Amino acid sequence: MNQPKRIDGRRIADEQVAQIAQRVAALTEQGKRPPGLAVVMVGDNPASDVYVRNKIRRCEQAGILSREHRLDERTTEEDLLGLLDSLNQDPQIDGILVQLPLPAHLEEGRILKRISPAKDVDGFHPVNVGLLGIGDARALVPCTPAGCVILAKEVLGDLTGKHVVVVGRSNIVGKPAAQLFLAEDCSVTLVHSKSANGAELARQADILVVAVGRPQMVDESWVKPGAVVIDVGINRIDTGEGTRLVGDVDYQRVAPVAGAITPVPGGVGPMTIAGLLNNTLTAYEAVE
Ligand SMILES: NC(=O)C1=CN([C@@H]2O[C@H](COP(=O)(O)OP(=O)(O)OC[C@H]3O[C@@H](n4cnc5c(N)ncnc54)[C@H](OP(=O)(O)O)[C@@H]3O)[C@@H](O)[C@H]2O)C=CC1
Ligand SMILES: Nc1nc(=O)c2c([nH]1)NC[C@@H]1CN(c3ccc(C(=O)N[C@@H](CCC(=O)O)C(=O)O)cc3)C=[N+]21
Repeated sequence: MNQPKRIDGRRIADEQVAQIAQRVAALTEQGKRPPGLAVVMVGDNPASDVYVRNKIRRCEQAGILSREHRLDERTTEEDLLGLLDSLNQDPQIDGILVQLPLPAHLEEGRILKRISPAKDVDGFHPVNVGLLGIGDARALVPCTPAGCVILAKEVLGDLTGKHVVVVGRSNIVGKPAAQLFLAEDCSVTLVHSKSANGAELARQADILVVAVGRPQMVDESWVKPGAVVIDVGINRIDTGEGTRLVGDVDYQRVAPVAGAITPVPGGVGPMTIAGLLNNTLTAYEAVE
């Protein structure tokens, strides 16, 4: 196989956004309204700022209307739920995303449930989680795990029979990643903080997906030679002279062993945003 080691998520995301832009242009040329995405942020979160900035830029590139709702840190649950009700009713808005994590006084479960499943472009509503679990094609699928599958396919093509080890079992990355790889006919192992032998399990992976939120935790002792390594982590670390983004994988140590590996930045992150635009267009197409 003559594949470059570094999987270029930014290039693949660029291609996807260009395709979405063409589809949106075809709609607006027919005089139809553009798809619309609303992002709701409560309080200031520097880590989320980058994401929201990139999302707005990408929406512009794709011709998708984007609206930002920045609410005060002390916003009440009642006010936030009221905003979601009005966005659920808004005919210009096809996708709603509530930026996580939320301040502690807001109950995440109650808030995510209030988003209409048809506009839930994160795929976090229990209805979409359930549809994904039973393999129903109508599910809006979480963007980051969907990006992981696309990147793995970019390297390996068909994934049938591959052993995937997912490190991390969060509702937003690990668990839906496991479901999506299962739907690709992979065998899936989940590793988490209570696993007795995480590195040993990980070394059995053909595809290793890492989403733990611990900077550079995974080193070469977790990786079978030739494995495809997908690093979901986005961690800002202090280098002494400023800060820098690193993944949950130690790229320098793992790259020589891996068959292919995603960088941070420029790997999974851009794919998440492309997935979000894709879900917004899918939600639009279901109503228009
Ligand atoms: N690229 C992108 O677009 C996105 C990136 N991210 C990034 O991905 C990372 C993970 O995010 P998220 O899933 O939300 O994180 P969470 O904190 O919600 O979950 C972390 C998971 O890692 C597990 N874990 C923690 N320590 C270990 C360990 N030593 N060994 C094995 N498993 C461990 C936890 O296990 P347990 O359940 O037992 O506690 C938990 O399941 C973060 O860096 C985040 O910034 C997140 C979303 C999108
Ligand atoms: N409801 C909700 N849905 C999310 O999907 C969600 C969320 N909340 N909260 C925060 C996390 C994190 N996340 C990122 C997405 C893209 C980049 C991204 O674009 N990264 C680029 C640029 C990074 C940079 O330059 O700083 C890259 O990795 O190359 C980063 C992080 C989505 N999340």
